[in-house]
Amino acid sequence: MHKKLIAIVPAAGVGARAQDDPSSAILPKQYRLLKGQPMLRWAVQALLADSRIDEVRVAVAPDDPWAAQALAGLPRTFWRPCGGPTRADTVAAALRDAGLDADDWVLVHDAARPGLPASALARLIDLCLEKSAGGLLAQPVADTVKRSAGDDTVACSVSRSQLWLAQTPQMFPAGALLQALEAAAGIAADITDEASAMELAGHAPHLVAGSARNFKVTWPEDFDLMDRWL
Ligand SMILES: Nc1ccn([C@@H]2O[C@H](COP(=O)(O)OP(=O)(O)OP(=O)(O)O)[C@@H](O)[C@H]2O)c(=O)n1
Ligand SMILES: C[C@](O)(CO)[C@H](O)COP(=O)(O)O
Repeated sequence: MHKKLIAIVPAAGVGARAQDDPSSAILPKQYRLLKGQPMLRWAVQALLADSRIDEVRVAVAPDDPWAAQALAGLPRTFWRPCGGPTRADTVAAALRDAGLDADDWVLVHDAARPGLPASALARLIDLCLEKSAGGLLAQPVADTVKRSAGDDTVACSVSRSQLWLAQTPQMFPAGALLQALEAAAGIAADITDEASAMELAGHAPHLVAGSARNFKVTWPEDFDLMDRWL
């Protein structure tokens, strides 16, 4: 039987770190324009480039007035006002809303990563389908890593030999992912990506080579850099 492959794009954040002036109310970062179109639209288009993805479900804040226009005309794309207080809450709500079978595949991708190359996306899907196991895009740490003493001094250096920086998409079976997110919420674990929830549930997600272009637009200066990449 055909297992569906659904993409979920959590897009209910406010982008506080991306604001030049955090005290002023401005457009959430996923709706700011890059090369003339909203960042969210770029992120969804990057996913639509792979025809194996059956549909893209975008989870926005309950009172979001921007999604309809930002996503207008995109094929296989739906948006739902099911965003929650944290990214993990948003993803869990979108999963429940999607009504998937437990062994359908779900691929979660940040709205804040509009530079996802088609080749990296294909690598992740290929690996997960081939191994029938979950995984995520990630990059090996390239710099020397320091742990601070809690102030502006170094406590120690940390070996980077097995350290990776997690990106998205992250791809898992829908049932196992929802179970893992709900279990993590039950113990108030600090879950910043899907893989963290799966790890907590005892799984070992596969690391798949990501891309520098797939960086997360987080700080004010990131917009200019992403604009150049796109
Ligand atoms: N309650 C939340 C918080 C975040 N996100 C989404 O999760 C992705 C990655 O989060 P991040 O880059 O941290 O975005 P923000 O939370 O918006 O940024 P900040 O932490 O600077 O406010 C983004 O697509 C963001 O919209 C979400 O759907 N629901
Ligand atoms: C999911 C993620 O993009 C992987 O690097 C990241 O954890 C999101 O974290 P944030 O704290 O919401 O920026």
